[in-house]
Order: sequence, then C-alpha cells, then structure tokens
Amino acid sequence: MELQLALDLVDIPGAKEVVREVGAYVDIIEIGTPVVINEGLRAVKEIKAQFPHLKVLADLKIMDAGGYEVMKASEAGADIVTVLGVSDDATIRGAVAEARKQGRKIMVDMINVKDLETRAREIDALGADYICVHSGYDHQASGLNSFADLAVIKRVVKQAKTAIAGGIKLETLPEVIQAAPDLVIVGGGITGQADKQAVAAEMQKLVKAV
Ligand SMILES: O=C(CO)[C@H](O)[C@H](O)COP(=O)(O)O
Repeated sequence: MELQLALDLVDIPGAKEVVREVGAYVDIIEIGTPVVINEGLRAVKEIKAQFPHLKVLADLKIMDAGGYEVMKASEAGADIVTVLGVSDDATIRGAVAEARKQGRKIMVDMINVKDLETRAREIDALGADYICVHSGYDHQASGLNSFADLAVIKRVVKQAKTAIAGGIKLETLPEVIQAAPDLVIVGGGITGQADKQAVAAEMQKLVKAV
C-alpha cells in the first residue's frame, strides 16, 4: 500500500517546505487542483526538479482533451495525471494513450460518478492505472466519506489499482487500511496538523504494516 500527500492550499514555496518536512514518509506528492489553478504546471515542474526521487501527481481533474492535457502535464514532469470518471470515454482513452506514450500513469477520479459500479468496470476496461473513490471538499462538508465506495470498486475493478481520497485523518486511517486500497491519499490530515512530520510518520507506519 502506498501513501500520497495532497498539497492543496499552498503556493510553490509552501509546497516545497511541506515536502521537505514530510517527503521521507510518503510515496507520491500530489500537486492539488487549487495549486495548479494558482501556480500552473510550473508547480509540478519545480517539485519534480527538487524532489526527483518522489513520484509527482498532477491533480488536473481532466474533463476534456485528455491526450493534450496529459501531454502538457508529462512535459512538466508529472508521473501520474488525474482524469475525471464522469468525462467521456474518448477523453479517458486519449489520456491513457498519451500516458502510455510518455511512460506516465493515469488516475481516474470517481468524484460525482452516480453509478459507481458500472463506471468503475468501464474505466477499468479503458486501461486506467488507478481508480480513485473521492469525497471532495463539498461532499465532506455534508459529512460524507468514500469508505463504502471503496468496497464497491474493490469488488469490480480487476486491472487498475484502487485509491481513496477525501478527509482521511490519522484516526480514520485504520478503517481505510482495513478495506485494503492500493493507495491512500491524505491532504489536510497531514498538512493541517501542528506536527506534520509526526503524523506523516505514523501514517506511513500504519500503511506499510500491511
Ligand atoms: O482532490 C482534492 C480535493 O478535490 C484533495 O486533494 C483530496 O480530497 C485530498 O485532500 P483531503 O485529505 O484534505 O480531503
């Protein structure tokens, strides 16, 4: 099982500071959607240049022009790029084809997918590398999480790795781990803590113990 740190509410210098503090305890650094909106793909480029040993995920949440946008994220150094599960099959196909060409990976984010079981099967067949269940900030505000959704994709996905994101904290991590995703994504559960390093180290211990 791998651990991904999501950086959402920082600028580039702030992102570098957090990675310096907790980079040793995580496998993947996510440059979150708000960071890409504020800083552009330069954020991906600078983090990859400074921390080449870490995998970098660009959370572009692509909805159209999958091939082109994956190409741009790859040029910036992203190892993994996100595409939305609600997007057209052609978008996902284009993203997967471009990622294969560039030696990168595609994570499909299932946020707001209504028929999760059917769409997860379809996306698995389209060749996604990761399928991620996700309670976004707006869902979290209504008290929702994706724990039940993880069980659904674990049941139907045969090829892709499974991932979960959205409001995961140290206290809820054991429940997530029990459901056995391949990848756990944590943002505020690390970045919002006073001692980020201690929390990340504890999370790594739990994640690597299985
Ligand atoms: O993609 C995101 C929001 O759309 C976040 O990166 C993801 O939800 C993880 O952050 P947190 O653990 O703070 O919810």
